[in-house]
Amino acid sequence: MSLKTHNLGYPRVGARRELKKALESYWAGRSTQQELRDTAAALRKAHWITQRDAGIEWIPSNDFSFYDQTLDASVLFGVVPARFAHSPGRPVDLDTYFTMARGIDTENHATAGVAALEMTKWFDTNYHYLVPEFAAGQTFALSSSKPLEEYREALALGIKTTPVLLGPVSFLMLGKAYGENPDDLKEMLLRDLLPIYADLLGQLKSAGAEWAQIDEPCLCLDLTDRQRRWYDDAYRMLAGADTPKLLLATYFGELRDNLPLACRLPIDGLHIDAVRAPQEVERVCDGLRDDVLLSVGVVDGRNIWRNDFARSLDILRTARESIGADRLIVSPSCSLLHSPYSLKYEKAMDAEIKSWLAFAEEKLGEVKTLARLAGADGAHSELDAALRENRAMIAARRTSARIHDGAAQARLAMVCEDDWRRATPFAERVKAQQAHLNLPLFPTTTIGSFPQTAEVRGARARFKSGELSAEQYDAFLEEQTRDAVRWQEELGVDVLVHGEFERNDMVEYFGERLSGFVFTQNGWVQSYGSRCVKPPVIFGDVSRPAPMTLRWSEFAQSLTKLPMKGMLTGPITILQWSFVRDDQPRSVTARQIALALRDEVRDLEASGISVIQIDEPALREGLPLRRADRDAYLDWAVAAFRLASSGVRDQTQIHTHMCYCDFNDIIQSIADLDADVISIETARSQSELLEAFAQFQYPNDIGPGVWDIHSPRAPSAREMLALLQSYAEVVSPERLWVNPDCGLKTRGWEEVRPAMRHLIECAREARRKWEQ
Ligand SMILES: CN1c2c(nc(N)[nH]c2=O)NC[C@@H]1CNc1ccc(C(=O)N[C@@H](CCC(=O)N[C@@H](CCC(=O)N[C@@H](CCC(=O)O)C(=O)O)C(=O)O)C(=O)O)cc1
Ligand SMILES: N[C@@H](CCS)C(=O)O
Ligand SMILES: [Zn+2]
Repeated sequence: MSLKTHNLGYPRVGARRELKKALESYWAGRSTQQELRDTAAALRKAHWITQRDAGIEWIPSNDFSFYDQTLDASVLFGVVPARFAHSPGRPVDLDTYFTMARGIDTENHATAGVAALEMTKWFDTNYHYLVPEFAAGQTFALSSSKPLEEYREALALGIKTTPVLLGPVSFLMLGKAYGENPDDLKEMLLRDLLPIYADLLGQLKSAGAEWAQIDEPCLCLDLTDRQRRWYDDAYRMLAGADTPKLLLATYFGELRDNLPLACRLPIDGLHIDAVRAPQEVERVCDGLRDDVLLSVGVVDGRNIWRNDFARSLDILRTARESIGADRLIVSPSCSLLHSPYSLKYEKAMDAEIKSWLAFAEEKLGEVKTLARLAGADGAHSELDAALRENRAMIAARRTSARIHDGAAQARLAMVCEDDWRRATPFAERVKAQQAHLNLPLFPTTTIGSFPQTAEVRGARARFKSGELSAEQYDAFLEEQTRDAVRWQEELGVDVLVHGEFERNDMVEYFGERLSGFVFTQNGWVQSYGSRCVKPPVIFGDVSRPAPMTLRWSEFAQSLTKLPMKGMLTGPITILQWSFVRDDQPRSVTARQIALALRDEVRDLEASGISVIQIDEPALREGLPLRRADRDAYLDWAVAAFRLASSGVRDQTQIHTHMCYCDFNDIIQSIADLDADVISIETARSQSELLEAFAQFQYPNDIGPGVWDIHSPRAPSAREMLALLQSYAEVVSPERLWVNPDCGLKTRGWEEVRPAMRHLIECAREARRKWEQ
């Protein structure tokens, strides 16, 4: 007998990124909405069939999204801010949906620009969601029939799915409510929202849905007593309504003090993340009512290593003994959205390493095999063989010579006290840097990348396919870099960048050049909207066989007398945006990466680069979800950055850059990095960051972005100046830099050129004002 099987969500961008291409083509006006919808339907069909053929019983629907599942929830319940000019109660059309996601550019439209919803990190992943905005007089109304349509679409294919909805409490908690006490408003809103959920669930039941999966990942966060009461109230109310059976899904962490709450909710099934919280399975089994099913997520949805069957079977057998096979379901730990599609597309990967990996499709197979293994009552030759093969693979990986690098380990053991800090404090270093760099007040710079145009990506694709020789590709990159340097000089930028034209991605590029990493050909994972990343895989000890960035920084510096910034990705960001090894603490891997970067920093310095930026946009994202775990993480994360950055002379100026997050709660750790300059995203959540600065006097130089590059709307010089002035009220003008809030790779030159002109104008105007 096999245990039951469940999947929480499947990647949706397409194994060949079909959705990305269809979206971008539709946005560019090159294809019709019907063509986009057809692509989406074909993907959903393929995904449902893959899951059915893998033997999954609880197959999700409504896990597809044209952009983001949280935006889908906002649209579903009619949470459309007034600026999108939508009539409440009417269905939200696809173009309004995309405007909420992307905003409207003033310059290209007769109408005024419209700011997109704020985008932020989805828990501790590299996926970004669009933040629901709840207004004071917020009303709710079902404004989309997507969950019903997708349920029926699958049914027409003969597949009975489990519709997935973001749960009401997590939906409210992940959103922004304005006012003195946002939780007061949220509490009121919950009461109004629940009948709409009940209505929708009733419609799904009428359409034939037996189960609905309700995602409540916020159950893995620190909750106040009041928020816990919201859970009790919400699920008591839904239990009284005519709904399908509810399978409540928690993931991304331990339940800890929310465990009794999760167990007492009046639901029909509970999913828990048994990868992040294996030790809680027994307690959950003990705490659940006798009629509640338990979906145990033993297959890691956040990493790519093949499952250790022996370990998972221990967990599943314990659960089986406790609650019985009838109530037990096997599943991945969370949605497979965060996994690449399939290993079958990896034609070039080292065979030994490939044999250690499982992507989404292979993970479905693991779920099924584990369900059969844990459900079996006696010997079964096919299952025994699967178990033996798995045991052999785990042992081979553990002992493989590929993983261990004695030199990298020895180097780490030799790190001494002085390696963790700069030789002199900032107040002294800054004088040496100013004497060397001679920068004006409000120095201008950019964050590193310039537009990765179709031409740039196309040239790289042709180089990879052999159509362009190494010499031709190199000459192409030189030309791009030369043009970018000349343009910055003409514009009047103070600290230049080379443009990062040679990089496919800020993490993958480094992964390709470090030992201990392997990269994929097609391991795409959605990051936001149509944008994807191919996270490298860290399988072993890390070291740097040769300089990684020197060639392009040296070349760019040779073209100008102005300072050229060396551009590196920091150890925590490389760690966080890669699939990491699970056989040693993340802190050790971070230190190994830091040492490789330290060598790169020193090489850059030795070759005459006197400003070096080490990007750490993922520092905040790596923060554990629970407050109790945060200090330990911040200690080793800050130490890794310092190890990478501190081996330089006083006059060498270290920059760092952060984006995509609220930084207020880690501002002390940001200061502890002791970077001479930080450029930071502020444009979308400006007032909160300013508040944090008002409370915490950030000691070193800071470049709070004056241009939100994620919005296609480029601000005028006057708007930028207004922002800069508001920063100057809380940060000393001598400490302020003027820059965009992130790299410009996702923008086009037609946007970058005018916006950068405005930015330079803004800095000049500010200098005139302050120097008077
Ligand atoms: C800054 N951010 C990053 C995050 N994570 C990263 N790993 N990297 C980041 O930069 N997280 C937070 C933020 C926001 N996230 C992103 C994520 C992704 C992008 C982005 O622009 N992605 C590109 C893909 C980038 C890439 O790897 N490009 C490759 C392959 C290009 C390609 O598609 N080639 C085509 C052929 C092209 C042609 O012929 O014209 C193909 O293979 O089919 C490369 O450049 O070589 C994306 O498009 O999704 C931005 C922010
Ligand atoms: N240097 C990178 C940072 C992005 S977070 C860039 O400019 O794209
Ligand atoms: Zn950035």
